[in-house]
Amino acid sequence: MQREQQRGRRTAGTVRLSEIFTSIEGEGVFFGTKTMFVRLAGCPLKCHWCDTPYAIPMDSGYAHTIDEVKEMISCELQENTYKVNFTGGEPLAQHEAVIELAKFVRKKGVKTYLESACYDSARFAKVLPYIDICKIEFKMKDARAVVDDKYYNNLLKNELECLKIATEAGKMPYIKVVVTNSTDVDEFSALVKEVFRVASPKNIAGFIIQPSHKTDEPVLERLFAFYDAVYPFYDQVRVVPQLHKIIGAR
Ligand SMILES: Nc1nc2[nH]cc(C(=O)O)c2c(=O)[nH]1
Ligand code: SF4
Ligand SMILES: [Mg+2]
Repeated sequence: MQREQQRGRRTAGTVRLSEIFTSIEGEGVFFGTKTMFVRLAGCPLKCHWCDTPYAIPMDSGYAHTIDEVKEMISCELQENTYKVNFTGGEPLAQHEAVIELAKFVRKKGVKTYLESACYDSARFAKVLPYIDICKIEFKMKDARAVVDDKYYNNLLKNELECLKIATEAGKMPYIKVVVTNSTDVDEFSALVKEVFRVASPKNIAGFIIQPSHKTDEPVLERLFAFYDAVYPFYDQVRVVPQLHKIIGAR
């Protein structure tokens, strides 16, 4: 099929893919591991600091059949790959495709990982049984992921529900929050209280504070303020920048 014809199509049994590549995991508690990234195209959110804006439009990337993507994964798979990271865009926007592809990856003996903004807890619950390692991301208001407070409250509700679902399933998720110099410390502290109301520290694998990169970067004093808000609840909190940006990897 011609590339131009594939653009804009999103039909059952197909997946819109932005890119597949292997790199060093640059985020979260598994940073430094050789990882294959399967970037699905399309995201319903619009974080102003998004580092993959090309994957936000729902009609970005190209449509492929699931079998084509399985073949691409097989070709891309390098030895000693620690995990396959389903990212985006937003992988839950195509959750059925992620389930099929995650099953396939597991059959190859490689771990599956979900890099989601957790905007839809019902979809998250459907995908989770096929995911070995998961991260629960919380967006602060200054990310401007959604248009107004009504949508923000709904997003937060879904994120907290995903955290509950993942911990109750014994998945030992870790938490990640991207902060900028404009992130409100009181809002962050209130979020931390909510997080530890839902999850016990013994049921999470980490709490990552990720400083924004090249956009309104937080100064050290601000990072201390975020760190200090988490530490009394969870002393395994870490401030971890994006490693791939530092080493110049994809
Ligand atoms: N190296 C590398 N690590 C990553 N971790 C999460 C990524 C993402 O775009 O979701 C990403 C990415 O794009 N590259
Ligand atoms: S949720 Fe992720 S992919 Fe979507 S806009 Fe935000 S950073 Fe970009
Ligand atoms: Mg990303």
